Formats: sequence, C-alpha cells, structure tokens
Amino acid sequence: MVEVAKFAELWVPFCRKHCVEPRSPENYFAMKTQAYKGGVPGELMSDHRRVRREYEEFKVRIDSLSSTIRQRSDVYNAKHAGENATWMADGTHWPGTWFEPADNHQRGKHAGIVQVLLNHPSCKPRLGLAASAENPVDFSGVDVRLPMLVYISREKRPGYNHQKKAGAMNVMLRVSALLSNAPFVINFDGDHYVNNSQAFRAPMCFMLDGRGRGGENTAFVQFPQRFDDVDPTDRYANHNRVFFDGTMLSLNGLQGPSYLGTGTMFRRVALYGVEPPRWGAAASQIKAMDIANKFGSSTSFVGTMLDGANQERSITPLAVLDESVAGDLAALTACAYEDGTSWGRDVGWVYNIATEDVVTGFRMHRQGWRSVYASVEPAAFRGTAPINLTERLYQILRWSGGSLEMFFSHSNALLAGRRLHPLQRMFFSHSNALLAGRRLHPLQRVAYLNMSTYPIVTVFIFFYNLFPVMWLISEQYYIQRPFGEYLLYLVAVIAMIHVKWAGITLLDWCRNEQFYMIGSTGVYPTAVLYMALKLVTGKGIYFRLTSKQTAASSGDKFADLYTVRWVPLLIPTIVIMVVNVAAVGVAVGKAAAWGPLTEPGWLAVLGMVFNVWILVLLYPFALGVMGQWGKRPAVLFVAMAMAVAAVAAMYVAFGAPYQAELSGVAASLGKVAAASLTGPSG
Ligand SMILES: O=c1ccn([C@@H]2O[C@H](COP(=O)(O)OP(=O)(O)O[C@H]3O[C@H](CO)[C@@H](O)[C@H](O)[C@H]3O)[C@@H](O)[C@H]2O)c(=O)[nH]1
Ligand SMILES: [Mn+2]
Repeated sequence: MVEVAKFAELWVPFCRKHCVEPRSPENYFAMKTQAYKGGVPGELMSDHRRVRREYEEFKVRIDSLSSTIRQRSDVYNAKHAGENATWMADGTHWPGTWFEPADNHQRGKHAGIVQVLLNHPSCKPRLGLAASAENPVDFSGVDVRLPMLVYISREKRPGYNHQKKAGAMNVMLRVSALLSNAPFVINFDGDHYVNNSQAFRAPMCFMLDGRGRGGENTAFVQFPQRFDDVDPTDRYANHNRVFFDGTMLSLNGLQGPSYLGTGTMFRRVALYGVEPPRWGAAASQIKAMDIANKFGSSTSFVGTMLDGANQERSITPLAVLDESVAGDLAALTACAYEDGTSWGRDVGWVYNIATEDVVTGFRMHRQGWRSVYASVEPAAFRGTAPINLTERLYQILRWSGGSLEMFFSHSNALLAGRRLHPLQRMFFSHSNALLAGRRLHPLQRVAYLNMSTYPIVTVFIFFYNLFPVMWLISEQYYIQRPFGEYLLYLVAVIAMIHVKWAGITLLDWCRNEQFYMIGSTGVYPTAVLYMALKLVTGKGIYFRLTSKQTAASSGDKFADLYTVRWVPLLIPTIVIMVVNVAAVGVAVGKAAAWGPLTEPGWLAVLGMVFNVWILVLLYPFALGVMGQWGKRPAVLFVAMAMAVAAVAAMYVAFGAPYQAELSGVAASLGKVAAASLTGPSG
C-alpha cells in the first residue's frame, strides 16, 4: 500500500493532466490507441513514456515485496534477539499475519488494522511543480491532491464467523464513518476496476435530484457488470446481457434494480437501515432507535451517524488521528463489536447467506427506498469473469443457492414486513418476498419472487429433458403439438424488448437461453436439493469463492475455456445429453424402419425436433466438457452423428416396432403439456 500511495503521486496528476481513461494503469497501458482528450497533446509522448517506466518499476517492486519484506525482517530480527516477526518499513511489527505465524499474527487470528496511508486532501486545489531534474513531468498547472487512502483489515479470531464479504463491508462502513463520514459510499469488488471515472457523476445526479423529485428516496445506484477477457462468442454467457440490460433496466420502471454486489453507489444512511425521508427525517429516526442494541456501543460511531444524517452534502473529516481515535477504530474493527447488535440483519450488509447482495438491496426496497440502474458509455467498471465451465457453474450454484436461501430466510419477497406467526418463522422470516409489507411495489415483489425462486422451476425442466427416455423403453411418446403462441411470444420478447429496447444482440439472447438450460439441467436442481437438505438438517451450504482466470502465464488468453475440471455437478447435464442423443437415434431408427413418409415415421421425426432443440441449447456445455477438443467442433458433430447412427441401427436390428402400439401414439399426442423452455437468467 505504501508503494501504491507513492506511485499515485505520479499517476493521479498524470491522469488529470491528460484526461487519462481508464484510470487503472494496467488497463490503460494495455490499450492500443485512444483519442486524446487532454489539453497538452504535445507533452503526452514524453510524459507517457516516463510514467510507463515508473509503472513498470512499480510492478517489479510489488512483485519482489515478499523478498524485500523478508530481508528487512531478517535485519530487524537479528537486532532483536529471539524475535521472529515481520517488520514494516517504519521499524514496527506488522500487526497482521507474519511470515512465521505467531500468536495473534496468523491467518484467522490477528488484531484489526487501520492504516491511513494518505490523509484527507485539503478543500482547495493544490497545484504541482514545474518540470525539473527531480520532477521530470510538468505538473505546474495540475491539481496534485490525492484522495484519502486507508488500509483496513478486521480483527480475526477463531470461533467467530467473519461473514466473508458482508462482514468486511460492514467494518469498512463503520471505519469510514469515523474517517470521512462521506454521505455516499461506492462499492466494487476486488476483481473490478474503474473504467470511466466520469461515470461517478451519474449516481450523484440521481441521488441529489431536487427535493421532491424522488432523488432523496433513492438508496443506491447500480451500474451493470461488464467484463474483460471473456471469449469472443461468450460461450457461457458471462456477459449476462439479458439480465443486466433487460431485467435490471426494466426494474427502473418499478422500484429499481436489485443490488448486484459491485459497481454500486449507496446513500450511507440507507445502509444504516434508516427509512426513506418520506417516513421521517434520518436524524430523528436514528435518535428514536435503540442505539446501543442496534448499532453497537461506540459512541463516536453513533455520533457520526447523526452528523451524517444532518449534513448529507458535506463531509466532516477528522483533523488528527490521535490515540483516542485509534482506540475507537480498534473497537469498531473488533469481532465482538457486532455481538448482540443489528449488524448483518437490519443494519449494513446482510449475513448468513451465500449471496449478500440481492438480500441487502431487498431490505431497502421493502422499506420503500428505490434504486436506479445506470448504464453509461464507456462502462463505469469492468471486471473479470470465470470462463472455465466448472468455475462458471460453481458461480451460478452460489447465486442460485443464495436466492433460495433468501426465499426461505427472513428475506422472502412475499412475506417481508409483516409480524411473523411463529409457524411462518419456522420456514421464512423477514427477507421472504411473500411477506413484504405494503411499501414494496406489487410488481417489484413479483420480481423478487422470481429472483428468489427461479431454481425451483428448473426441477421440472430437468425431468422434462429426461422424458425422451420413453423413446428407449416404450413406443409411446408424448409431446405438445406445435407452439403457435409460444413462437409468437418468443418473437415479441426477443425482437421488441430485448433487441430493440435493451440493445441486446441475438447472440447475447441465444447464449442466455443456452446457459439457462445448462444451469437448469445440473446446477439449479442441485441448489434446490441443497436447500431442501438445509431446511431438513438446518446445516448451511458451503460456497467457495469464484476462482479467476489463470491463463496469463500460459500464453493462450482463453486457456481456461479449454480446461476441464471434472466435478459431480457436470454429471446430470451429461446424462441428459446422452439420453437426448439416444432419443434422436431411436427417432431416426423409427423413421428408417417405417419410412419417413408414413405416419409413425413422420411422428418420430417431429418428436426428434424436441431432442435436437435441447441439444442445441446444451451445445456450449458439450464443447466445454470436450476440453481441448472443443477447439474443433466438427469432432463433436461427427461423434454425435456416429452415436445417432449406432443407436438407429440397433433400433432397426433389435427393437422391431409394433404397428398397433404406434397408432396409439398419434391419438395421445398433444395431451401432455410441455414446459416452457425460456425463463429468467441466473
Ligand atoms: O471472503 C470474501 C469473499 C469475497 N470478497 C469480495 O467479494 C467479491 C466477490 O467475490 P467473487 O469471488 O468475485 O464472486 P463473483 O461471483 O464474481 O461475485 C458476484 O456475486 C457476489 C454475490 O455472490 C457479489 O458479492 C459480487 O459483488 C458479484 O460480483 C470479491 O471480488 C471480493 O472483493 C471478500 O471481500 N471476502
Ligand atoms: Mn467477481
């Protein structure tokens, strides 16, 4: 962090001088060409060269940090007999984990750390120096102030559930209250970067939009998630365009998009669980609350809450970070701080759920807050997405598991906001969409219901996809007669909503359908199973962090796309593919045995359309499990054709059909309803 603060002294003024975007140096220097927007084009070349060299050196220093710190620590430890500590540059012990773990200096067991690396900038611009021997870059006309930079790490103790990201966010919310008390808080993930610094103006416009025009009732502004380094055809729908630009954008017409975990600007008081101003000024609400039981025992923190509520448009920076502040900060980062308080439930990010985001936003919507979806060009943030099939499936397993947990938790979309009957409480409590009070817009409630139950529908899709087994064991097979209305619906939805208004391409839409089917055949039913087990046994789900691309070293940018990691989660979808390929084989066999122009032959061909459609939807999955062979899709088609031919030949040879039974097929056609193949995206 010290290195970062040092490099920022050069980087930030450079960005201001030449209007550099994106302000992530790694991504800026990786770009090929760019239109110049600054005021001194003549100096760009030499400044750029200079800053780039500094950046390369900075990276080298970062890469060698572990050996630098080890060497430094060896020197200090030699001076202090018997010590085996890790030392900071200022000659003090590093409060966190040491190279040689010691008591209170190890993973999962260390004190809280708050290190202010850069303090508050002054309120007035501070101009830099003209070029000289020490300052090769001329910053004489440039404001060189740097924003505050603080490193925060929570106290960790064995036996405490640290609540992962949600726990980290809550500590940051409290610490930042003391350090800046900024009325607006932006949150983005460790694997995302700021791609358009000007985009920050958009949420400010929405939230400060004149009293009475609704701005003050806006709790958060959500940007879409955009990703770098996704394979060009987006095989596993990582871009999720239908979800972002379709679903989330549409919610602007109701109470606004759900909170998606990253790229979000919050109003601080909304995170404290305060209700929108329409139901009373924030300050009086806070005063009326049972402070210690709700927010914890730090009087300094509670003091900042009242300040923050009273003066939304200014900040109250701390003058000096003296001993008393250090004591307050230690208390606020301690594990025990939240014991017996409302943190993780009615205050801050919500705990005990695989996905903290949707449920945290839901709490605000059910209080009557609204949110805004803001999509800007160039994208405000960009991030990294898992392009490996297994990792991507684990990611949607976590999302879908979290959704179900939300439905059966205190965040049920139908039930929230009501006093709960003890029997209701056994299954749901206040995050269930069914239970929400009247401040949740009726259609917003429907949206949350969909977001928290979508995996359940897929259990039916799963069995529906297995129906072709009937081809194999009997001569009977049912399928709904062609889908006039369904086709009409498809055209309306795709052409009008998706492609015309949301700007989603046909490829985006196809990928979305395909990945929904891939999820429906393995991941979503698994999530339902997990949830059922949890309801019965009371034991939660273990979800791992989404691991990121590791391709950088291997030369092939999309190497992860062609790596197969075998996990049981892949099996159900493979079974469904095999069953449907076999069913196509039987259909071809029937058509061959009866002649395609006879009625039974023709019906067999018609039924096959269904199997082929499922296979088309599962095509990206098939490429995924082929690993390196997935680079040559022709192999897949040849293998499938061979499998189909083999099954068909076997059918003709051994499964001689009975005329009488087949005529029954025609009569029963159309009797059984088909499940819809479209649905929400994960
Ligand atoms: O113990 C943890 C785990 C995660 N994180 C942070 O959470 C982010 C999200 O985790 P990631 O592994 O990147 O998961 P994704 O599936 O990419 O995340 C999406 O889904 C999550 C909900 O499951 C949201 O929290 C994220 O914002 C959203 O981008 C990470 O970048 C970290 O910044 C922590 O701080 N501590
Ligand atoms: Mn991520």
